[in-house]
Amino acid sequence: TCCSYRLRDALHPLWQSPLSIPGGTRQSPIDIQWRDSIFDPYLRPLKISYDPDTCLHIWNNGYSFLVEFEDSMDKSIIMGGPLENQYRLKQFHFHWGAINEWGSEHTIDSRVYPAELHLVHWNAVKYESFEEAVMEGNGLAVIGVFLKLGAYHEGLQKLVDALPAVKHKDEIVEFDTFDPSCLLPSCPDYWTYAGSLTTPPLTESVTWIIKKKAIEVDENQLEAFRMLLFTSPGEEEKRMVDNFRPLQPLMNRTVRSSFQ
Ligand SMILES: NS(=O)(=O)c1ccc(C(=O)NCc2c(F)c(F)c(F)c(F)c2F)cc1
Ligand SMILES: [Zn+2]
Repeated sequence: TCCSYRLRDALHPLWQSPLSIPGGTRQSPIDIQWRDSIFDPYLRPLKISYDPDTCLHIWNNGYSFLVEFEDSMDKSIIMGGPLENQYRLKQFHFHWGAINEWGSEHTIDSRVYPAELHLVHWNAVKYESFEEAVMEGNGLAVIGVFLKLGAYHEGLQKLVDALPAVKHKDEIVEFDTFDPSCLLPSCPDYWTYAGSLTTPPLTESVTWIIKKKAIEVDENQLEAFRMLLFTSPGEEEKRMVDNFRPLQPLMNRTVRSSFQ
């Protein structure tokens, strides 16, 4: 029931979120029940074109580590799929667990993955800035990609090698060219639903696009995420792990699939 989720949400150690979330009818993450998702033949293929030269820096913001992109022009964009407009890439980041048994935010038929990548885009056709778009129902589009334990991931390694430089909260390091499309699975299949940011302010502004296929990364690469810290230099060290929000109720929402 709604009060239990609010209580569960408010009690979760990581998110000092307010007891009641404004609106609270389209919160994320959710468990995606494959059999309840509806194939929508009108969903178009997702068109993704990222310019590696728009990559700016990688930084530890005390919740996750994020790679930020130059978003003053339409250089790294996505369109199509469930989207009415073109959205600009702002940043990508990850959520992961202390061990491989958990870590993702979304789940598929209750299956949890060790980590989840979020590529965050904003509707630059309708809004002037990311800050403005964050407050609007159609303001953001986030692509979610599950990470599973398996083969070494060549493309991810460049990120992993930069992590020691951003071990502590607020550390930042310049990151030259990086093309995040190397982190996407080749399979075009996805689910999509209307949701929210999974960290405060939890605004209900996200069109979620969750890729059906996971990418494989190896144990050493996952362990590299876990050596990051939530804490600033000089503070008592707290390992950056379990930075995922608990599952939220589906309420009156349908999850659509781009595949049969
Ligand atoms: N896990 S996720 O759902 O993909 C997610 C994506 C982006 C953000 C974010 O940008 N937060 C900082 C942030 C805000 F939360 C704002 F409300 C705002 F206006 C910002 F400019 C801003 F950077 C938080 C969660
Ligand atoms: Zn996220």
